[in-house]
Amino acid sequence: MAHKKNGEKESKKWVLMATARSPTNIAVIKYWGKRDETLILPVNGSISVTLEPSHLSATTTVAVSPSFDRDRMWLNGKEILLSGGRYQSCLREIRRRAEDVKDEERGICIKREDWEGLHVHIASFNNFPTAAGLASSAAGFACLGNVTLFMCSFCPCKLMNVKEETTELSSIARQGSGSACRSLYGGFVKWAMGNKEDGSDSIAVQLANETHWEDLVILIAVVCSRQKETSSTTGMRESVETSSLLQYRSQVVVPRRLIQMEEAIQKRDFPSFAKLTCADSNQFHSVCLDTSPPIFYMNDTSHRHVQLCFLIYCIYVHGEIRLIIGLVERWNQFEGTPQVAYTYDAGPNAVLIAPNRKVARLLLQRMLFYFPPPSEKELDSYVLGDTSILQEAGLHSRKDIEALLPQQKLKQMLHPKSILEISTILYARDQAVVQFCLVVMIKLC
Ligand SMILES: Nc1ncnc2c1ncn2[C@@H]1O[C@H](COP(=O)(O)OP(=O)(O)OP(=O)(O)O)[C@@H](O)[C@H]1O
Ligand SMILES: C[C@@](O)(CCOP(=O)(O)OP(=O)(O)O)CC(=O)O
Repeated sequence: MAHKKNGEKESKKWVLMATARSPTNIAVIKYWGKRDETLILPVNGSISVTLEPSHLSATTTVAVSPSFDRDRMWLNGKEILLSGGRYQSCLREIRRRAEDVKDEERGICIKREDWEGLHVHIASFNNFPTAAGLASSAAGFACLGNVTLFMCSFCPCKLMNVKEETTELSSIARQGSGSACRSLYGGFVKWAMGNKEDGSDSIAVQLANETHWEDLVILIAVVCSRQKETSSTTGMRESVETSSLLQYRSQVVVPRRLIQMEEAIQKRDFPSFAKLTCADSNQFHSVCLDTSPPIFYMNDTSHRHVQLCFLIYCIYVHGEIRLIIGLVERWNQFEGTPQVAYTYDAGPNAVLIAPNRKVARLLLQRMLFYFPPPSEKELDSYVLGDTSILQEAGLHSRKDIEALLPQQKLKQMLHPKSILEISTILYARDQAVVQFCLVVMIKLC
């Protein structure tokens, strides 16, 4: 055990702590389905973009002390059970790799073999909605999704002085939550599905670092921050069991898309990147619909709000999801080449990617025109994150938004087929019932 100069009683008093912050990531080629539930091995590879941690990240502190009698964890201030297999796998893997730790100043010396008998207390906070389909569990189980269990493994690693390469760490994180393994790197990351039964080749690798495609701007429309009804883990299990589309997707479609996406990223080819991103998000949600019973992640919000009796709100939220996709699709179609990409994880929140600040300004103007802040909300609590684009777009107050006119080009896009949809949006705008926040992030982590 740890040895302190003042004897056994004193030695019970020490506490060692370490804190780490981890970003979330958003998949542009989605991971959906496991071939091994325990080791968390996917049925296909995936590619993601790691987000700037100041806006979407999990911060985890781990403490270890001989006075702790069991492992405990608090998530966003609330104690949660650590008995789940994933948390246990992570802690076991980390303890297995732990090494001697010496803190001479405080007289602490922990031998390798001592770690088995020591307990940890873990406290983690997400600076964004938990389990709402935003983090790919990556930042929190990622963080979002879970991406978050990765935190549990990362922190203790630091604390236990684990001398592992990042690839090893990514394998530990993966066993917490699949998407979490991609959050160990910035920039663009690929999680290779691997073929080995023990999962040793199912690891994340960085495709391009955070400076490779700096012009990209990511804007997240938070339609709903409530916890979704079907977790990603349950949802993908049901898809594997029942969806034949998933089999086709994982065996035929994704392998091809991974190659095309890697190429698009290397060449900074935004049109190809956008086409692949939108198509893959749409196919992922089609797989969810092809699951029995079907999973409606994009509609989840409406079900919850009906239960909570926010009926009007839910109707418009329900509408928005399709409207955001419609808005982007029409814009892209009108320009003849993709201007903006959209992607949705297992939830209704839209992740929109613009190729540069100029397009991002236009996108923000359009979004705010169609979905202005509700009357009781000020602009600075409606648009969060790096708001410099807001300033560049000349949007300083509610008045500036009210003065926005639909851009000329958008007017021209109003051919008869889309009139109905646009007038629904305008109706929503007039009613001011649409409430959601925009998070603008301009730098990839
Ligand atoms: N900071 C965190 N530390 C540890 N575990 C976390 C953390 N944040 C979230 N989790 C775990 O992840 C679960 C949420 O995962 P889930 O996959 O359902 O949602 P998500 O990650 O927000 O969405 P998605 O994976 O679709 O992006 C939580 O219930 C919790 O168990
Ligand atoms: C839709 C997704 O966000 C699914 C993420 O799933 P999780 O990583 O949360 O699942 P588990 O491995 O069961 O924890 C797509 C993605 O991030 O690739």
